[in-house]
Amino acid sequence: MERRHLGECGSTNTEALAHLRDGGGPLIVSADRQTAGRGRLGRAWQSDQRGDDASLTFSVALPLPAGLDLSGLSLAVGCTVADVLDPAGDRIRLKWPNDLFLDGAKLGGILIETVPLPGERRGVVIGIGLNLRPLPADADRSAFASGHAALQSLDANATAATTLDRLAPALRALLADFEALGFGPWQLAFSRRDLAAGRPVRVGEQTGIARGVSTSGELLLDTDSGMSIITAGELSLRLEPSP
Ligand SMILES: O=C(O)CCCC[C@@H]1SC[C@@H]2NC(=O)N[C@@H]21
Repeated sequence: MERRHLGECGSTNTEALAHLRDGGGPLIVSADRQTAGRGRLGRAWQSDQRGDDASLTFSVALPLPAGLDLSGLSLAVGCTVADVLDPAGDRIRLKWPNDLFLDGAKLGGILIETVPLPGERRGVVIGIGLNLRPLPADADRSAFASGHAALQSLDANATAATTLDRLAPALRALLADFEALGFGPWQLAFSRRDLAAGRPVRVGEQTGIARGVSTSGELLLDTDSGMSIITAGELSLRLEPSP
């Protein structure tokens, strides 16, 4: 897959979407710095600006068949990233639908965006942001609502380049498998790293016990009024009323 590295850009997802709109093929675009990185639900993605190797930000761009069901793709991507970075499987957990946690704090996130393409194709962009370097002890952590974990706590030698080199082939293989098989084969893998499983959680107005995900990657929430199947939303592991 073609790779492009930028010193600075607004968002690697924006670059990848523009590439697909312009008729481009599969591409991985990474950047040292993003000036307008974005996360899910319209939030900004704050990556560490202390220079190279403080964080890794990149996007995978791929034209796919328009009819392909993308349900569960962010979970399958999370499983793949976690398996590459933590093959022993005991440190990185996944919080439905798109967060990576290391030792209980947020290590990174995944943002999937799509763009209609001519013919029977749809452009799919998978954006991934990972913290590499731990924050200094006196850093202001208020911007990190889910805490801040860094990959170098797991692998002291992790750099942006080496981490991307490890992830790129695994993500390429995942996308080929996902195109052929959908999310089903990752349901078990997700359950092994599911941060919320068996815990009381809130999603929007609903509270209950998280019971894993369906074969399409929907969250199964055991509520007082029965099992609720949730396709999208923000999962909170705390039960205080939402702000
Ligand atoms: O946690 C989230 O809400 C998802 C964060 C995704 C951040 C990555 S960084 C690379 C790519 N470019 C962006 O603007 N966002 C994604």
